[in-house]
Amino acid sequence: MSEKREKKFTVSSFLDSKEKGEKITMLTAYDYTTAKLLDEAGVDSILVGDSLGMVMLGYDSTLKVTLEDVLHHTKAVVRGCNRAMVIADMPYLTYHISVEETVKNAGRLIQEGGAHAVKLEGGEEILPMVKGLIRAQIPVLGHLGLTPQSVNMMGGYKVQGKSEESAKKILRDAKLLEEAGVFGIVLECVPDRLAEHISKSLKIPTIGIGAGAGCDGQVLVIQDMLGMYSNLSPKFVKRYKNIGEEIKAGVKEYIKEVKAGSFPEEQHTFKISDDILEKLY
Ligand SMILES: Nc1nc(=O)c2c([nH]1)NC[C@@H]1CN(c3ccc(C(=O)N[C@@H](CCC(=O)O)C(=O)O)cc3)CN21
Ligand SMILES: CC(C)C(=O)C(=O)O
Ligand SMILES: [Mg+2]
Repeated sequence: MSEKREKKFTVSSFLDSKEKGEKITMLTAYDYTTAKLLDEAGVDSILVGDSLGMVMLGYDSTLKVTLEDVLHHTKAVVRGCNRAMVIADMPYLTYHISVEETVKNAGRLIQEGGAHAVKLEGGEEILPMVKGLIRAQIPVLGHLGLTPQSVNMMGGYKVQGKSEESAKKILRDAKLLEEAGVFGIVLECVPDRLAEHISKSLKIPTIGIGAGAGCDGQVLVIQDMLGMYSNLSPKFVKRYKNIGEEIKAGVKEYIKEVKAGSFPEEQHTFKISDDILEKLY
């Protein structure tokens, strides 16, 4: 019951946290069970990232992820959350065509999915969409630096903002997004001192992933930090646990016991009375 009364983390908590100098914690989750664990552990916000295409669906990029995919996983995550704020990633091509389509698509993530906010990759190019969403009362989280939906344009998952030109563009985009009214910006794979400078130049918080300790918060993909997904091993991932090995060890033990006939034991079985059994013979 006491958990029910805990103050929810909202859009205004993002700004309050930055003002108080309290770091914001964010992790991805794609299902009810995981979301409930993260919420109970006290994470501030949960991102239903389009990285679900890679870790949940086995694609080799995020480009194949659809609005229906994110909607499906968002519904599950929202059911598992009590305090955490749920942010849904807008998939590739759901906010690139027109403001009208963008608002309709984001509106479904909010109205049908129950997300509290959406995240879009990009700066100046997508400003009209960002402004359209905010006009429609949909809170927006920005995402700059390494934007995985641009993998084909970037020529791979590479650190962004190392040159003067690209560092200036990221800073300018961050300021444009802030002016447009986003409540925060994810900075992915940018040099730490650039991310720190951007964070100090903004009133809204930055959430870093591979962007150093100068950001106002941090985000990681849950399967990466728990050691469950090994197709990628970006430098920014810290493995807090090795759940992948734990799962394999548990499954191997189960296989061994079933093969040996040592599972199930008495305590795992149900009984029938002798007289009823007699009637079957
Ligand atoms: N499981 C998972 N975790 C993620 O963090 C993630 C996804 N999936 N899918 C979408 C994108 C892809 N991401 C990636 C993938 C690889 C690198 C990577 O290997 N980067 C190099 C940088 C090389 C350089 O430019 O110096 C690295 O060494 O970390 C970074 C981000 C982040 N996102
Ligand atoms: C890594 C985060 C920022 C993301 O966009 C995702 O998980 O899709
Ligand atoms: Mg994403």
